[in-house]
Amino acid sequence: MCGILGLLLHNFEGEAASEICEGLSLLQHRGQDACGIVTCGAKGRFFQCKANGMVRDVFDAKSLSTLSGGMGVGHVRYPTAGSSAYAEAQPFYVNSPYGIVFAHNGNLINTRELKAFLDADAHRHINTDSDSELLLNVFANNLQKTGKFRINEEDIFTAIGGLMVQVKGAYACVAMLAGFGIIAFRDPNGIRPVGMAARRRPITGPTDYLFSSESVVADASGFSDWEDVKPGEAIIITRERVTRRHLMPSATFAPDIFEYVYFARPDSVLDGVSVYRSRMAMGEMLAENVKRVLAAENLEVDVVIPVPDTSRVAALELAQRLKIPYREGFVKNRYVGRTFIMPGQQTRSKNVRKKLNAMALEFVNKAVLLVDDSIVRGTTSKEIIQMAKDVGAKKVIVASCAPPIRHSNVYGIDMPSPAELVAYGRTTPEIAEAIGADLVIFQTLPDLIASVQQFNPSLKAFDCSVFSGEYVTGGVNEEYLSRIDTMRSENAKRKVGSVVPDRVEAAEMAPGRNGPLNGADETIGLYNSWTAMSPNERANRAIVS
Ligand SMILES: O=P(O)(O)OC[C@H]1O[C@H](OP(=O)(O)OP(=O)(O)O)[C@H](O)[C@@H]1O
Ligand SMILES: NC(=O)CC[C@H](N)C(=O)O
Ligand SMILES: [Mg+2]
Repeated sequence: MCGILGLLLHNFEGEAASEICEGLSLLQHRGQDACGIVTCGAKGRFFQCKANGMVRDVFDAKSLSTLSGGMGVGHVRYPTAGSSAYAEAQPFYVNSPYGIVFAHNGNLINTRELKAFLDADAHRHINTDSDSELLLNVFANNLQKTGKFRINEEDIFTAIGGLMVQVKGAYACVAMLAGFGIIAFRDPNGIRPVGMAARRRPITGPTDYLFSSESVVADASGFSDWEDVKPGEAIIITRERVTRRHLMPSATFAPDIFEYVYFARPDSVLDGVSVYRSRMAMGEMLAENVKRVLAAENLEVDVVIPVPDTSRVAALELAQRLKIPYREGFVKNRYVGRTFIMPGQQTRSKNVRKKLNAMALEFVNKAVLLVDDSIVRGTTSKEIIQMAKDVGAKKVIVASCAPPIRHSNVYGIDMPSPAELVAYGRTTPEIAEAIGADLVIFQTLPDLIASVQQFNPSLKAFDCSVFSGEYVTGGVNEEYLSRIDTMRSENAKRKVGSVVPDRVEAAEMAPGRNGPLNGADETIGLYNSWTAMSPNERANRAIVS
């Protein structure tokens, strides 16, 4: 999952970069590997700063001051294609036609065909393994076809409409055309989120516009009138006007339900559903299931303990429903980020221990019910169950707000290989055994869907592929799944900095590390010179201009 952001200030000479940076820090939970900002100055020049690392490590006052202009695009990255190499950090830039900057959240499934098309037909050079670079080049190629000296909104809609026919998969995108404006569009199934908001100062005065993956950015920056970009819709914002068009209105709208389970911030509202409320509902629904299973097993629990952070909202609701005390038995180190989206199994496991500490007094001689939002690889559950037992828990039962995850994700979550998933090929008792729990209780899929859908009944479908194995875009078959599985594990072997390498140690992936690792076969970003600059200088350099 990545976070995308676009900002257009009414003042051409304004400083968009610092606001984009603040916005990206609010989207940090969507991607911790790399981040970047590109702004456009008054003369139509782009200024760029991007690097591996978290927002707080990549940007400082000095680097932001080099990013001139009242319009810009930002990105936080969690890689799902290619590698976590610096060269694949976004936003991406192509100079032709018109000067385009591009940020993408999602994952494409017909990259092989797109690559062949871009090579053989469009004659466009692709420099990385990133699917987002392909997407940008399809867009650029379609714009090029207009053959115009200056383009208008109609041309852009035509280009995006063509892209929506060519490209398969999940994509929520924000783009910027030099000296023209910012653009957002969303795939026809609306799998990944993106919305828009406006800010008038004073109320009737000139307007600033924002595109963002999540509404929390709008709330925190004084924007209002949040509106989701509709599936298959494109919105173009220039200083003169806002223009929008449904380019593919007929596909099934199926936002990814995992956004509500885990990815999005609780204080965001996605497609009309408060993430917070949906998590409360997940807790309520799960409580009923827990009650049934405990009665059937003739078991009692003394205390409900959430697995911080994401499960807290649901766990509290569940505890209240069951009238069992809720206790914060695990204390979270606020300086350790999300472990699931860290690269490399070793790094993830180590960081669960660094992130969570069990307070013995809440566990000693108790039958504890640990509540988590999801069990994916089982990394977190294995570690925390052991921790609970180490500090004296008598019995450890685990309840998950999501059903067992047994299928690959191909739409922007890094779960390429079912073999990595702890529920794959296992029954519920076998999962309990694998993670060391006395019992595991899962939410059912209908209950999970109801937890979200009740707040917006117009949402008739969701992407639930990781639970059901049904892929809403079509085009995902056994051959494809085994191909991405092999490709990703080959990548892991071939490249340091790739998405799933066990050998990428925490130290190597330290925040702010933005150079290639020793001996690594890593593509170097085109617009950067590694050797002459220190990491800080690199991050501080306005690169494209
Ligand atoms: O079974 P796993 O592969 O471990 O994945 C699932 C766990 O990972 C996530 O936590 P994470 O630490 O990423 O973030 P959080 O602090 O938002 O809960 C999620 O909330 C689960 O706790
Ligand atoms: N998680 C995402 O949205 C990733 C975007 C894109 N597929 C990349 O790997 O950079
Ligand atoms: Mg968690």
